[in-house]
Amino acid sequence: MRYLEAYRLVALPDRAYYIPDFISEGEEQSLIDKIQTAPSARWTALSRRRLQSWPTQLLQGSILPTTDAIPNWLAGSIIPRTIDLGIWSASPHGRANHCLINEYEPGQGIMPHEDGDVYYPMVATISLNDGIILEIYEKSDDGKRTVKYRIYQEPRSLLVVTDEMYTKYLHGIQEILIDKDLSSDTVSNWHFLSNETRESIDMNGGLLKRRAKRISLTFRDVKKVRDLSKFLQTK
Ligand SMILES: O=C(O)CCC(=O)C(=O)O
Ligand SMILES: [Fe+2]
Repeated sequence: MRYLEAYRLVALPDRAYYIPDFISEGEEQSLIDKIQTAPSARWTALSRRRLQSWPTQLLQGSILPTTDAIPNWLAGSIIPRTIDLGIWSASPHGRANHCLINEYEPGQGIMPHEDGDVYYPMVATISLNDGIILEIYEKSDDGKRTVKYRIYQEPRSLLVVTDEMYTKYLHGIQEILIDKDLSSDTVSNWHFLSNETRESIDMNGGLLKRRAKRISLTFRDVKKVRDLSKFLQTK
């Protein structure tokens, strides 16, 4: 945990961590190639993004119906490194057993939501190909959504969200092409961003254009696992 503490986002409620360059450019490219060449049946198309679920989709939205591991091409080098960070030490299976891959074209996003208690309250997100602003909202009874914090997820970074940041807040990605008003005051992980990213945002007056598709790998530990391979065709 000592290594992880150096990357804590102290401006945020407990707890979130942001590690830039968690994977190499070579790893990033090989993941992108594998994801893009997956059989089309692997993709679930939603109106504003598409996704893949590994090792398979959850049954009734809550049960992982297989004890198969996430395949090696996807998790082989990443999961051991997240275990080394200590983030799964108290989770039911001691590691992530599920990975959701989201793909967003420029201008696509995801509505404010919470990931919920199907999972141990920990999500580890790797970003590929382009960066994106993740927005954090306070839950409110009147349904009003005010952005409380913003995190810029650069390609190849790892974002870890747990505890109250996981349970008490909503997160989402706006369906816009340009993010505005980005600065050290408004971006919670500003000081971890590369010089290049910060300079280009500053030079553009706090604006950031989405240029390319952004892919996220979200690793989680699903609490309920059943081996239903005898009954279900899960592959
Ligand atoms: O793409 C992301 O970084 C967020 C995805 C997300 O919130 C989810 O899959 O639940
Ligand atoms: Fe989410």
